[in-house]
Amino acid sequence: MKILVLNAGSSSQKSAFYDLAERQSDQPLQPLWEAKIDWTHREGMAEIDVKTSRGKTHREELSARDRESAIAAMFNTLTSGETQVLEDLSEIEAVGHRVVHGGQEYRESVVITPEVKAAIARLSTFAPAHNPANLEGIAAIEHRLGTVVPQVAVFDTAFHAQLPLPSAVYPIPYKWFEQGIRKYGFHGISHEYCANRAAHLLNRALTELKLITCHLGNGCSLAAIQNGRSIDTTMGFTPLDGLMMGSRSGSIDPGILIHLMREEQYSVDDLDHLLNKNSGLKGVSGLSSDMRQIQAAIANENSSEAALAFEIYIHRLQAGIGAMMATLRGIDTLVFTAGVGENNAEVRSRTCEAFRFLGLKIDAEINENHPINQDIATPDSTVRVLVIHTEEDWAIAQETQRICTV
Ligand SMILES: Nc1ncnc2c1ncn2[C@@H]1O[C@H](COP(=O)(O)OP(=O)(O)O)[C@@H](O)[C@H]1O
Ligand SMILES: CC(=O)OP(=O)(O)O
Ligand SMILES: [Mg+2]
Repeated sequence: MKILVLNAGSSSQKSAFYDLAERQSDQPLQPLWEAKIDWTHREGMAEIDVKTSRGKTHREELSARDRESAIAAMFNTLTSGETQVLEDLSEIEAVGHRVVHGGQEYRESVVITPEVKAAIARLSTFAPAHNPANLEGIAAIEHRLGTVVPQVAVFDTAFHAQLPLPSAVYPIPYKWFEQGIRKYGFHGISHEYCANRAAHLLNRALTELKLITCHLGNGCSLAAIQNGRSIDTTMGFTPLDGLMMGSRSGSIDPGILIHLMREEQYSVDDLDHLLNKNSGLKGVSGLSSDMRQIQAAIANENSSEAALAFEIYIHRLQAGIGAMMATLRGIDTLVFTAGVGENNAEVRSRTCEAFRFLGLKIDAEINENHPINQDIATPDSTVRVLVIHTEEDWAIAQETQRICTV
């Protein structure tokens, strides 16, 4: 089955094209074509980066702020130029979308219908940086391929749908929970993929592992996984809760919001913007939401603001992992994944330092040099520590095929 995957983020649009008929082993299939549109690169511009499994690449910059025209340009690279892998877009048999918020209604992947689109739109208020982008991606496909090609929504909330009540219910009036104000959790596609991959790499049954997965990208979250299920996670009602992130605050005392609204006349939109876009690494450092830039500012400019931002990030990550260990009553395996988790040896080693007292030890050389899809713990470590390349797109492609063939 030929499947296109769209993974829309707040500031980027990743896409991948797979021919699932080509799969020959139990390893994740590599996409024949993959593309990323990045809007953060230069003000008012979209940068499109394309690569194929045959080593062809293409880069172009467009003065396109809107997703629709950038997606159109990206699609052109599927059917023309050096990166062409299809004669015509009509060869695509199904499209899978990562949809960030599925709310209470959607606990499993579904074929997208007008009703599903209406629900994604309704839930946009809970994930304003993500759900509208998903809808634009769905519309762009309909525009080109019509409604004959099935589109499937794979929800980032689904993996956490069975959180035990003490984790899912906030200590606020209970009727709010009945109105849907509860912990949903996000990055579920990645947490679930990494849990399965960890079991595979360790040659253990997933059901016998107590896992903590650390998804550290622009958005960051932890999941505590037992019996293959998420039993706790750090993101909540929205993707703003929990760990410190690139530009999101993570958990802060809600009293701060009350104070700012009452004493400083902050509006709802001011707070939304400040907490989602201007907090986290960016807010503390005053420099950037990108961990590479934070570390460059520490190394090259001796920036004390960047150094503090880094220390808060580590402190909160260590504390979050400690909390997940308590929920799990232990830990067998710690997993690092996503942009920072996969690429940043210092974040991994600093995080692990806190758990030396448990006998968790990592091998400095493997951590620095060969971490991807490896166990970076020393042989005598009491906890396995894996770095896993998350393959959200591959997971979405498999799920899309499953839904389209049932
Ligand atoms: N090759 C790399 N080396 C170091 N850090 C990286 C690398 N690639 C990405 N990152 C870091 O990962 C973060 C972005 O993660 P990513 O998973 O790509 O985010 P998202 O999918 O949420 O957009 C940034 O802070 C960036 O600094
Ligand atoms: C849910 C979420 O935070 O996603 P991302 O990390 O892609 O922004
Ligand atoms: Mg991501």
